[in-house]
Amino acid sequence: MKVVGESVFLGTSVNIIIGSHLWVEDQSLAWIDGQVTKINGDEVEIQTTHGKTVIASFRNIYPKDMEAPAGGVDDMTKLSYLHEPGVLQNLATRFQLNEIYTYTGSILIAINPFQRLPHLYEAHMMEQYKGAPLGELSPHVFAIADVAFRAMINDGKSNSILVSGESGAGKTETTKMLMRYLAYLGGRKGTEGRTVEQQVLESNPVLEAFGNAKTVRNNNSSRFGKFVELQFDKHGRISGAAIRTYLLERSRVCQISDPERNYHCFYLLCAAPPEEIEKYKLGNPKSFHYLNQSNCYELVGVSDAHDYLATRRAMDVVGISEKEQEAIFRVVAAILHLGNVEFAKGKEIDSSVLKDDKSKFHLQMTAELLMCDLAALEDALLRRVMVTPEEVIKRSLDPDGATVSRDGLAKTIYSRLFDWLVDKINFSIGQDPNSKSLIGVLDIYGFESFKANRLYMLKYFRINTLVTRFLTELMTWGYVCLCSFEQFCINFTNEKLQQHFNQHVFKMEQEEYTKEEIDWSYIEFVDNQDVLDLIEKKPGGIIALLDEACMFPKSTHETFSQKLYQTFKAHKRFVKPKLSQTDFAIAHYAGEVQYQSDQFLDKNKDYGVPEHQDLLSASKCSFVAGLFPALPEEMTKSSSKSSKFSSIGSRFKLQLQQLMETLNSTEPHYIRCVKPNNLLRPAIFENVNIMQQLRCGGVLEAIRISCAGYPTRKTFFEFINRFSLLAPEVLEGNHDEKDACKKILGKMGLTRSQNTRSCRLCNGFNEPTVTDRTSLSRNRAALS
Ligand SMILES: Nc1ncnc2c1ncn2[C@@H]1O[C@H](COP(=O)(O)OP(=O)(O)OP(=O)(O)O)[C@@H](O)[C@H]1O
Repeated sequence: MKVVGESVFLGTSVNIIIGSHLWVEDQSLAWIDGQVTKINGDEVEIQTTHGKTVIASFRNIYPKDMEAPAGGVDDMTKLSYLHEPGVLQNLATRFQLNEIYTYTGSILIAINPFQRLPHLYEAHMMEQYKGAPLGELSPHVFAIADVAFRAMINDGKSNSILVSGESGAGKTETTKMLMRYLAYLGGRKGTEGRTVEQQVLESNPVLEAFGNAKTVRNNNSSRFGKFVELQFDKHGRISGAAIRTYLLERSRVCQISDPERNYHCFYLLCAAPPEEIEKYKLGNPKSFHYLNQSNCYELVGVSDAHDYLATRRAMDVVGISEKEQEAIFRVVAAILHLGNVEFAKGKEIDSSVLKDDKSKFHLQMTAELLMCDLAALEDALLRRVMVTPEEVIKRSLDPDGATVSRDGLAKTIYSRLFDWLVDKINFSIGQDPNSKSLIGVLDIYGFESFKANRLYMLKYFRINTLVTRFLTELMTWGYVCLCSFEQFCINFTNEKLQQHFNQHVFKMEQEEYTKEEIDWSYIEFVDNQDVLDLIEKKPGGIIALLDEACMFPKSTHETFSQKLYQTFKAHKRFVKPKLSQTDFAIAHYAGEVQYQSDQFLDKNKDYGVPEHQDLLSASKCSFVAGLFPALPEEMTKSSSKSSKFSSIGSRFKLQLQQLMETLNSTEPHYIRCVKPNNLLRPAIFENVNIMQQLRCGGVLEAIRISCAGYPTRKTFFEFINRFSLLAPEVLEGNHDEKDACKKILGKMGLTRSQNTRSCRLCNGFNEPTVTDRTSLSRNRAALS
């Protein structure tokens, strides 16, 4: 056959002839395969298997491996061609066979099946994976947990498992499986009473009731990040545990949009037994403002009444007393009543009063349930204390101001309640001060680029509900992007984790090369330190500038944005969008994200309103008063009676820093969860969507790093099997596989110094050219 063109792939020239099977980029399917029908200069004509004729340049095509196993390969590094279409095709093939787990080296990719696959998680599966070396059995979450556990036992070093992915990708479910397996390995059989592992597992339903909600992307979405630390004693038994949570979405308490729900606990309580409903004067969720902003009240296949009782039982297990449980749900009821308090204009300018008798009733219920003084509660909502250098004055709030005050109080009470639950669970489970090693499991929100909220659009664009519904739909599908402060923090987290991931993957590659005595000095990797500096550098990063803006009373989001534009005009990761005077964009590792700055200042301020603090710390209910402990003396003195500013951004940055320190002291393992479709249904594999997630989850980046070295890994035996036909004579009388491989390469004139090229995934990288190489893993020697 005559060679008429060549495609550069992974630094290797791949000969293209009429009839070659290739992958070519496609807008709707990401990649489609086809056969070359014509070659014209730099371009090829391809007849795709979907019946289309496509013209593509040599640079945009990839060879298709026609000898790939029909069922795919369980580790991407076993692919003959490690490239985007190959990766996608392999995942799709396996997904069709319900093989939802696949390795990329030691990283586990988990595709959400959106259907129960009980056979994967039964007890006998746990038994099988116990002690089995990674790669011996099919890829599985149990295998990753087992590796972490063995590494901890054998090396005495702490390990961590980082589970990431977008909302609905299956992080929480994966985390639960990991915990179950670790509890199986490190649990104590036949112990009386509540064991640590039982308490850790039962903390899930409690945290889910208060920290999870139905969103457009997931019916049971965790609205906080979580790091669970399992401590082990010297016998490898779980001896303590700690749960750390990150950035609960506070705004959801007061603001929800159709078809989402507020936190589950509100609906659970509305479905409680009648005597409790009567006690708290509750009723249909439709009668509460904090719930009726959306038309969604029930979840298909979920009974709130059943879950209420299950949550109470789980609370028993984690050590929350009956009395505490009563107080917790009383506070939840109080928040619902508080949300129904409405305000009307008062007689004086810019003042307000309770709107009607209904509002008076709900205010009274709130005061009763929180066991605080009714008049003081009303005062705290309608007036604000102002401190000037000369005097302390009480200023009335207009109805809008009073509503903001009401919502602020509701959010503060709820987030304090959530923190209390986490602390209580930690206290009940107990820490083991003598533990030398731990396994941490991180379940944290993935990179976000297209989340927004309908109310926001209604408020700012004053558009009708139908248009809003349409825009929401577009956002759900990722076509419209309106990101705010929360997404900024989430993406900052992901940048941090991405850096950790890159460094780890790179380090592992280097270690393997060193072990196999391969020169790796030519491999570099792109670091995202510049984005991190842009966000967190002190002074001068975005968070620092935001804090600065928050502390100047005259700052607005416009002045903040102008400051950003000036400071970062030459920064290559910062973009000023053409069509906006206040938005800004950041070129994240996973793509560019545009942020709307208008709520940044407000959301960054963590107002501790002294009136609210005073009111609730004086509550006759010790539980409520305990949620609002008196501030240290010097804080009250220094701020007198003014609102104390503290920055959410800076606090979050500190929390992240601590998390990274913990992670850096452990041996990490990675699980990347992937959501196969936005319909949340089984058996649908959306190529473009999945490609985007692989990019955001750093899977392509890991492959890129791997491509910078030796991406394709074959044993000597496999290599000989595949290529000995090029030089069959080298096998005659030669029983040394390694030597035979060298000779085959020698005969073909392939040495590593020749032919350095760059590949598409590894833009800008110089590639060593060795088409195939021996497996670096599982102690097989390399062809070097
Ligand atoms: N391994 C699995 N087997 C069966 N169903 C699964 C599996 N993983 C996830 N699911 C389904 O997908 C849903 C969403 O998963 P999960 O809540 O774990 O997502 P998540 O990534 O934690 O999302 P969020 O970030 O919104 O909390 C689950 O409620 C469950 O129905």
